[in-house]
Amino acid sequence: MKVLPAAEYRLDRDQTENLTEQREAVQSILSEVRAKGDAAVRDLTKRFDRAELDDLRIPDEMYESAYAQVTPAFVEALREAIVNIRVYHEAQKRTSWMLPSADGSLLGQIVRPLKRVGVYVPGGLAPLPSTALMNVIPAQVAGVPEIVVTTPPDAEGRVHPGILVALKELGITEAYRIGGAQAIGALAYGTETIRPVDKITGPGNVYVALAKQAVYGLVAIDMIAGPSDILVIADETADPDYVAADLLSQAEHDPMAQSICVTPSHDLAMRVATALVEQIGKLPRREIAEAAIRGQGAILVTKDLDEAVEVANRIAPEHLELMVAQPTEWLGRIENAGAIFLGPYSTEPVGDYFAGPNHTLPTYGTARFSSPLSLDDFVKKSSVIQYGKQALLANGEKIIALAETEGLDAHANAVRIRLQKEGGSIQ
Ligand SMILES: NC(=O)c1ccc[n+]([C@@H]2O[C@H](COP(=O)([O-])OP(=O)(O)OC[C@H]3O[C@@H](n4cnc5c(N)ncnc54)[C@H](O)[C@@H]3O)[C@@H](O)[C@H]2O)c1
Ligand SMILES: N[C@H](CO)Cc1c[nH]c[nH+]1
Ligand SMILES: [Zn+2]
Repeated sequence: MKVLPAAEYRLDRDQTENLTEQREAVQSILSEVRAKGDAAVRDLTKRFDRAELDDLRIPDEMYESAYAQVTPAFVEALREAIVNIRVYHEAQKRTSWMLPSADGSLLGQIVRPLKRVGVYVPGGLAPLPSTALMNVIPAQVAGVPEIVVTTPPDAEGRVHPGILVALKELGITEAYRIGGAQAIGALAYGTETIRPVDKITGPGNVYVALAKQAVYGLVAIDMIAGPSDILVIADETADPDYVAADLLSQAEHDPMAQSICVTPSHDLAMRVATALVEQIGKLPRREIAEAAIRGQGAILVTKDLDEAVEVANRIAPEHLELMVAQPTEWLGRIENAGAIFLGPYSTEPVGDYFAGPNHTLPTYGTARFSSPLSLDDFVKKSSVIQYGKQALLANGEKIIALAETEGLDAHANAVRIRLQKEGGSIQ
């Protein structure tokens, strides 16, 4: 892993990545799904997942056999994680509100759940039951009445048992074994089997991401979550084995994942580099992690912790770990990060799986302006305005002045006609 002074580091993630080929492939997949519905989804699933499906819906017997294929420890941990994630998201609940005024007007906001949401659970590089939890639970807490899940099948049409158990534990009753851009098309346009949704959430590979981007407008989407990334700020008190392990936890996700350590201690930098070499060799997903570390990994040496924080804010990581002597003292200085992990025991996977906060986070530096997936993604708001006669008579002329300046006479007239009819008769 390269060790270099922070001043020499250039953020070299290609923001203008040329995806013309994939974009064209996605457009053609979406057009097929739109035109031919289920038949197209079946053909595309055969082409990309090598699965021949009669029924797009996950058959009931598949759930029944799934429990026998996972460990009791998995089921127990999953149930506890579900509780933790639910409790955390309950705290994000918003309520409708009304603001009465002395002049009798009433202003407010009504918060309502979305009606039908589609959740994409990735299944290509790694099946991710935890991602099902992180998307379904906030939708449930928000009160979304219809939650439909899609996830890709293997060549035999099977879905990973961990995902099936997660769906069963979450009480999901509508789930389809389809993935990629064809799943996004089916959710957005609808097919004979799948009714269209209002919003699609969940991460996925480049085909999924581009398809979500393409259908945005017809339906809402959560975000375009790219490959995972992590940045660890460490001082001389940090354990290099812990830092290396945490950098690798995200590197194993994707060859395009980004793992960066920033430290004012040159000695720690060298020890992290050594620990990383030791640990990476033992990983089953070594090839993916090595590609990520070679491509995007770096250990940056700064003059002090202040500069380390500056670098972190510039990179705006998805996950930021503060492995320093006094992590809470630095917390207020972190401006851009999807999730912040404090101290040596808050290792990133605590957040990925169990603690409660959502693991669907802004990647690729978008933490500068985006937030983690939350209850807000599953509700919509309507403003409420009730003006009585008194309020309109008191403010009508001001509204007319504003409308006339915009040259919108019909707007002005809608107010004026009431002032003329009602003027002087305030009760
Ligand atoms: N940021 C986050 O919160 C977060 C969380 C979990 C996962 N992720 C990311 O999600 C991604 C998951 O990707 P994945 O590939 O493992 O699973 P995936 O389910 O997104 O993609 C698999 C599907 O892609 C389609 N596909 C594959 N090759 C294709 C081709 N050549 N043309 C058209 N379609 C094709 C297939 O239909 C297949 O079903 C990873 O990059 C991972 O890092 C991000
Ligand atoms: N770290 C990923 C989000 O960037 C989420 C995840 C799922 N499973 C393990 N990790
Ligand atoms: Zn992860």
